Amino acid sequence: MMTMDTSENVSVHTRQWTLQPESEYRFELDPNTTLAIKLVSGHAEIFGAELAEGKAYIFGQECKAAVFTWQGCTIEVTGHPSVEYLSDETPMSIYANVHLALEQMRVRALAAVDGSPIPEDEGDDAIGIDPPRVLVLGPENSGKTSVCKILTNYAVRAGQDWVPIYVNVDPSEGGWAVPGAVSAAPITAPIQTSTPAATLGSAATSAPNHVSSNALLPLSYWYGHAEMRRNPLLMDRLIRNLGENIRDRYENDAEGRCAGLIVDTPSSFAASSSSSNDHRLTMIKACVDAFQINVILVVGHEKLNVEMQRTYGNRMAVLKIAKSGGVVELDAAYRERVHKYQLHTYFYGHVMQPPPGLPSKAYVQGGEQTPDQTMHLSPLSASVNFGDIVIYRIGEETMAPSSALPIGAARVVSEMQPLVVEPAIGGSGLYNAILAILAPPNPDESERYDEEILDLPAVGFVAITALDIPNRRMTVLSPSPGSLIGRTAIVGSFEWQE
Ligand SMILES: Nc1ncnc2c1ncn2[C@@H]1O[C@H](COP(=O)(O)OP(=O)(O)OP(=O)(O)O)[C@@H](O)[C@H]1O
Repeated sequence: MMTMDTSENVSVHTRQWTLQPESEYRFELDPNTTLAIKLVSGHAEIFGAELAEGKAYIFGQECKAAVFTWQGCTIEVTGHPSVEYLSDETPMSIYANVHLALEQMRVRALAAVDGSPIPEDEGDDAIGIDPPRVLVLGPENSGKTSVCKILTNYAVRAGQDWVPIYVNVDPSEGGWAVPGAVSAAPITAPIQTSTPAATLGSAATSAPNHVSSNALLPLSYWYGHAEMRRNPLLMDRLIRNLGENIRDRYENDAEGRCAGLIVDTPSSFAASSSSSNDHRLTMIKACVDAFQINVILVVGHEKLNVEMQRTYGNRMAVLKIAKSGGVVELDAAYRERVHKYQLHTYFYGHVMQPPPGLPSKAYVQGGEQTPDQTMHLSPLSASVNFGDIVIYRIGEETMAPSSALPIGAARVVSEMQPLVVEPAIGGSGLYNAILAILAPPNPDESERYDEEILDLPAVGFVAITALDIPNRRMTVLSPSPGSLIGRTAIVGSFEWQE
């Protein structure tokens, strides 16, 4: 371990760690600090994505992660994490075995499509010729997202050109969009880890083209809230929409289909408080149906495992896998801050400065070589008329006072009903609101239907930063220049904070 002074008199805290085979270096960062990690020798990976030797990878925004090695390695770490330690107790060999079983399913599925001989089934169970479509369930902080990343990255690295689909139905996570969205994306390159503001890597929707060479093209629907219980019916519908889109995509791509898919879920699918019980089983069923799930992985939760065995064990593989001791308990305040980082990154991009003492060039952020300010986005603030965008809220009335109703009449709003929000009415809830801008509705009027809005994917997100009621205008912050006039938007419960 060494601490040294550079010519600029900045304290540089750099030290080397030697990792034994099958062990990992775990770290946690405080706000406003960054950490750089360089692989000096050997092989290492972060949630399944390999590190290139000699490159400094940078981490920030309270990132918590681990560098794992199968064969042993030496890494050089610069910066001051709040927590750092080595551990040789990891569930990685279990995860690798799961990967091998999934890989076998892919290979058999492809052989069946190509009409070549189907390899022998090495396991005990007859696994058929279906590609793996995996649902990952587990309680809060069990490491579901990390497991999904590891399994996806191993598939991408398998050397078979698999392009698995990663599905994120955890709206508090945000995936490649903003928190409140549920999405799916084909994964062509390993998902890098550098900040919780982009747990699943950066998306093409907000980054300019020149930095998004390996960016993903996710399909997103806007749920608009962090919590599943806010509107389970809407969630159910969006899950089914995602599933339908994926089935359409695969219709003419029998080989592509063989890579399978991995579904990351919110912890509320596993929570067993009695009030949420019905909903969560309905949500699990919605996923099983929508994504034609044939493998369920339960991360570290015996009761849920037994429940899933009972419900689905006769139709598919249900497997309990160990939780990693490295998974960090994230509290509500941390999750709140991460939502803020995610929204901010969506609009402004994010450049992480390397820790003091490292040159600001020559580091890698999120898998992209980002020498200068290329991850900085310049969002636009535009003033639009109230009438230019039609804004809906799903299944919640906020505006018209009940006194406007006939005496004795109760307002009945179905959970799924899109209601127009009138910005000119006080209490519209639009000030500082995040809106999802939807894809255009069907151009063929005869194909339209009342709830079509629920089935339109989100093409981008904007924030309303000012409302001028007397002049009927609002200021809208948007990461990309396209015109908003005539667009349809949905507002949820996420707020923009500078
Ligand atoms: N082995 C590890 N070492 C260090 N940090 C880890 C490790 N595994 C996971 N983490 C971190 O712990 C946190 C929680 O993990 P993760 O997001 O995978 O859990 P989750 O079950 O998906 O969470 P949620 O409760 O949000 O659904 C994340 O910040 C993740 O990066």
